[in-house]
Order: sequence, then C-alpha cells, then structure tokens
Amino acid sequence: MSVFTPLEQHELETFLAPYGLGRLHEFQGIAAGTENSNFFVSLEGGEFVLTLVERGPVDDLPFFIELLDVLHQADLAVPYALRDRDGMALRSLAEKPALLQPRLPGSHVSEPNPHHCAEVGDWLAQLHLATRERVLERPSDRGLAWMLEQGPSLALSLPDEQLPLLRDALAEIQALLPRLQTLPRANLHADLFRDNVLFEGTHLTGVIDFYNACSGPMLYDLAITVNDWCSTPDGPLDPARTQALLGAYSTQRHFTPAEAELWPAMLRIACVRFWLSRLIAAEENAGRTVLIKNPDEFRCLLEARQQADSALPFAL
Ligand SMILES: Nc1ncnc2c1ncn2[C@@H]1O[C@H](COP(=O)(O)OP(=O)(O)OP(=O)(O)O)[C@@H](O)[C@H]1O
Ligand SMILES: N[C@@H](CCO)C(=O)O
Repeated sequence: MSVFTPLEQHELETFLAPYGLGRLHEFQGIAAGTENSNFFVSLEGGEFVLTLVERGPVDDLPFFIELLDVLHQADLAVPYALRDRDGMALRSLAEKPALLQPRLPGSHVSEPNPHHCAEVGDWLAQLHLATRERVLERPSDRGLAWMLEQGPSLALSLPDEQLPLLRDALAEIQALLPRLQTLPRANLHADLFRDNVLFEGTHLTGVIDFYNACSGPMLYDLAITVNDWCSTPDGPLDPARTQALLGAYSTQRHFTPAEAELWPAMLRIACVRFWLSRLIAAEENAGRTVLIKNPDEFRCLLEARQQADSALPFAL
C-alpha cells in the first residue's frame, strides 16, 4: 500500500474548495505506485487524481507542470495540473506539495500486442514533435554521467561473472559520449513503461508518471520504451511488436543516419540505466513493503542486446 500520508475528509474538502469543482463524493488511496501518495477523488465536477509529492525532485515540480501544460495543449492525454481559483497549480496539503489532475480513463496492459505497441510509438513521436522546437531544459538525474559515476561503485556488489557485461557497457557509453550528445533532442518521458500507460482496448487513453521527464536525445526515450514494450521473456526483441512501435513512430519523425547507427548501442544504454537504478532501489528498499523491481531483468535484456536484433526503419 503506497499511501504514505493518510488524509482526513475535512482537510481534503478544505483543500479542494478553491478548485470550484463541487462537492466531494468520495476519495480512495491508490495502492499502486511507490514514490508518492496518490488518491482517486470523485467530485461533483468529475473524477480526479490527487498526488502528494513525498520524495524525488521537488524543486523541479514547476518543470513538470510546464511540460504537462505544453503536452495538454498539444492534445496529448496527460495528467496536467489543474489550477485553483487563484491560478495556482502547485499547492500544499498535509505539509506536502500537492497537485490535482484529471483522472485518465483506461487500465494498464501487461502483455501488449503490436496494436498497443503502435499506439505507444505514435504517442512517443507526438511527445517529441510537440517539444523539439522549444525544449524545456532539464538534465536527467539518471543520465549518462550518472551511469558512468554509479556503475563502477555498484559493480563492487555484483557477482564476478556479471562484471564484464557491466564493464563493457560502461566502456561503450564512455566511448560514444561525444556522438550521443549530438543526437537530435526533445523532451523525453524517460520512463515509458507499461505501468505508466493506460489503454481502453487497444486505444491509448493516457500516459502518467512524468517524474523522470527530462531533455535529451529522442533515441534514448525510444530505446527505453522498446526495451519494455517489445522484449520477449528471454530477452530478445519480438519482431512484430518492435516493428509496430518503430513503424508508428517513424511515420511521424524520420530517423537520422547517426540515430540509425547508434540504435543498437542505445538499446544497451537504456538497459544499463534501469539495471543500475533497480540495483540501487533494491538496496534502498530492502526489508520495506514496497514493490521492488528485479534488477536481473535488465541484466538479461542487456545480455540479449549484445546482438543487434533490430534495425531502425531508416530514412533521412
Ligand atoms: N491521472 C491519472 N489517471 C488515472 N490513473 C492514475 C493517474 N495518476 C495515477 N494513476 C494511477 O495511480 C497509480 C500510481 O501512480 P504513479 O505510477 O504515478 O505512482 P507514483 O508512486 O507517483 O510513481 P511510481 O510509478 O514511481 O511508483 C498508477 O498506476 C495509476 O493506476
Ligand atoms: N520504470 C522503472 C521504475 C520507475 O522509474 C523500472 O521499471 O525500473
């Protein structure tokens, strides 16, 4: 159960009054999620989600609010922050930063098919097209420099047989660094996993959890997304899902030659990012009753990505 800060009805009513959304019918803590306290809130004026920000990059909340405004204006289904009567998006409840967002319809898909993957590729391209002309700058706090810094110390706790895999992957990142930094950029979701996307049938109805969003190479966002949506249980990419996702993306944005060349390496880099962050999370959360995601899943994906099993549908 991930409600870290329980709320009383009367304090919630006081908080909600300035939004002018009518009477509170009911509210309920959301069990999923590991970072923040989230509540479904049912008001006369509709269905909403209240987030109390418990940890993470609190100073960057204005960035997330601005980015979600841009995406909402571009007609993407995202949980933008509602304003109260004074125009305030970021408020405070139970001494925590608090945001009220529309509740998006739909549910998560754990076993996606090519239709789901095509929707996700299409959505990701729209995100990149909506932001690449005027990128809102925010370096990722889990970027390449972070991987190169954290990798060697995390390696100390790995079994010997896993070391060459990580060492080679970090050496590859170091060697490619200058080229990676010249790839075309936009704002990235940077965590577009299945548990952050909502569907009704095969229709994508919303994308949530922008707390990893940043500025950076679009190809990196695509690699993160493909690794989660298109991998088979053994690790290699499923050709039909991969083709569907990349095909839908590339009908909206053509890849550059440099992107096509760096694609296999980018798939590996995206594995390193989550292998390392899951190793850290597993260590930090040991013994707590929060969902701990298995770091080995990304070690296996990284192993599988040593063979280039997907090419970008390349066009200039
Ligand atoms: N705007 C929204 N509309 C519908 N459902 C939402 C919305 N925001 C959150 N949810 C639901 O709440 C759950 C938890 O939200 P979220 O994944 O953002 O949790 P978190 O703790 O903030 O982040 P993390 O994924 O890092 O644990 C989601 O899985 C989703 O089911
Ligand atoms: N999507 C991440 C967790 C949140 O950043 C993972 O699966 O490791």
